[in-house]
Amino acid sequence: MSSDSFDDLQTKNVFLVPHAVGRSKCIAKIAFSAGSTILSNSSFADVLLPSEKSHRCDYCHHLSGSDSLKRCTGCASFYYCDQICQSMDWKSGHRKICGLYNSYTSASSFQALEEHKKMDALLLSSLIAHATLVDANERNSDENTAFLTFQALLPGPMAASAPPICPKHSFPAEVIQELYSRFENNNFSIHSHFKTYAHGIFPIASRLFNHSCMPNAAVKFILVVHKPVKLEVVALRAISKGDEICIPYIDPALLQTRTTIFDLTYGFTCCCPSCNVVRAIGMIPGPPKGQVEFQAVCKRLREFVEVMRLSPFSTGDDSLFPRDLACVLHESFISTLSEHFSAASHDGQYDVAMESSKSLSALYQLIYPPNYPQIGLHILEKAKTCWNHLVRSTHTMSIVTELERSLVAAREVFMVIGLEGDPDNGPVAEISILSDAKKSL
Ligand SMILES: C[S@@+](CC[C@H](N)C(=O)[O-])C[C@H]1O[C@@H](n2cnc3c(N)ncnc32)[C@H](O)[C@@H]1O
Repeated sequence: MSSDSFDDLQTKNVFLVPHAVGRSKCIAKIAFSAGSTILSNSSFADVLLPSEKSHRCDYCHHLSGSDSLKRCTGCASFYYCDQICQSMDWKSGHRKICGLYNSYTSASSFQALEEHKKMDALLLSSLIAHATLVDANERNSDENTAFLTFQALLPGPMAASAPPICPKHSFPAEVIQELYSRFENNNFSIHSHFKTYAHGIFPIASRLFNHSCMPNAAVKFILVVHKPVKLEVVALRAISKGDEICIPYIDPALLQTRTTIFDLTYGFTCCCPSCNVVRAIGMIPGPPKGQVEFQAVCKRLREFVEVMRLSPFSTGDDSLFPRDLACVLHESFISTLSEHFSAASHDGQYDVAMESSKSLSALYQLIYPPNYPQIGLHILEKAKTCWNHLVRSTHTMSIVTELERSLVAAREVFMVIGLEGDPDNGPVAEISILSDAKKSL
């Protein structure tokens, strides 16, 4: 079986066809409604960020107090929910790492690496440990297909040399280098409630999905005790049979820096409608320095978005984007608006916070696809601002109405994305808590 064959990667949902420059692209075989799961793929290898170590199980990523996790008695550096997770991790690769881990991580060759390279080194170690244990005789096993698929992924544009790795193995140095050359443009940041906590390898998802800055799908992660973390690709909106399915590799709001990231990290030029508009606009001016001028631009932005039928960034028609609004695409415009909103919300300046929130929502509507998580996260922040104002100072019907509206709108976005990440404390849980609390008003 060749892992590079399109047929092997066909599922009942999708198939691959050639892409002009990116080898292949993923096409919907059936129609998907918003919120449906297109692909579900278990992690082949993953590694927790150093800040998460001892807080999460190294096998299933369950978040737990360090007191309740059990340390591996061999290396004392890996933590597990219980014996089930420990035994699963042992079989899937830890036994190749355990005895060598502490001398490996304390060696000067590892210590001298930059932080991101340390993560790469640990992930590469985990990949090799797991691959070593994949039974080569089981040619048709899912694990073997996953490993062969990873080996056959497109290499990234930079040829950085592979970092030192932990497990003893029989792979030739060229193979290790080949595997490492797939890291930058294929690996995933694993997140819970949209905050990265680990890095991982999900070969089938990597092989299938290209990037778009106006994606029709997005990636989320499912955590189940005693199971490896699962990546799911979810439709953000209705997708018709025959449509290309794309996910965002990076936050589409990086309107200025994304071209360089695609070029250096992924080795392609993005030709999505959003990038075509940004290219047509050319030089993006900085936002006005004066408060009055900044507010005037915000007002213009809100007026434009209110009457806009479809975002020019989703149609690619740059003639519909007023050039006097070009400065809203400057990355410092979003950060300034977010800071205005957070500061006003924190200081209890309700009206000011709501003004900034309206402008931020308008900007998100312009640059993000519908149901993009950042849209929901902001609406939830707005709901919290309403709630804080109601309990701390003024209680008016208009604020209660705004709170209700925001909770409904935030819930709509997160219903599409569905449950993800840690079972507790996420946006969905926060929406429920606020909805319940609202009843006591
Ligand atoms: C995760 S892989 C995606 C699968 C890839 N198309 C393949 O055939 O293996 C990432 C690589 O795909 C290519 N790619 C992804 N999105 C692209 C796009 N929008 N345009 C051109 N190439 C793209 C780039 O070479 C990138 O480094």
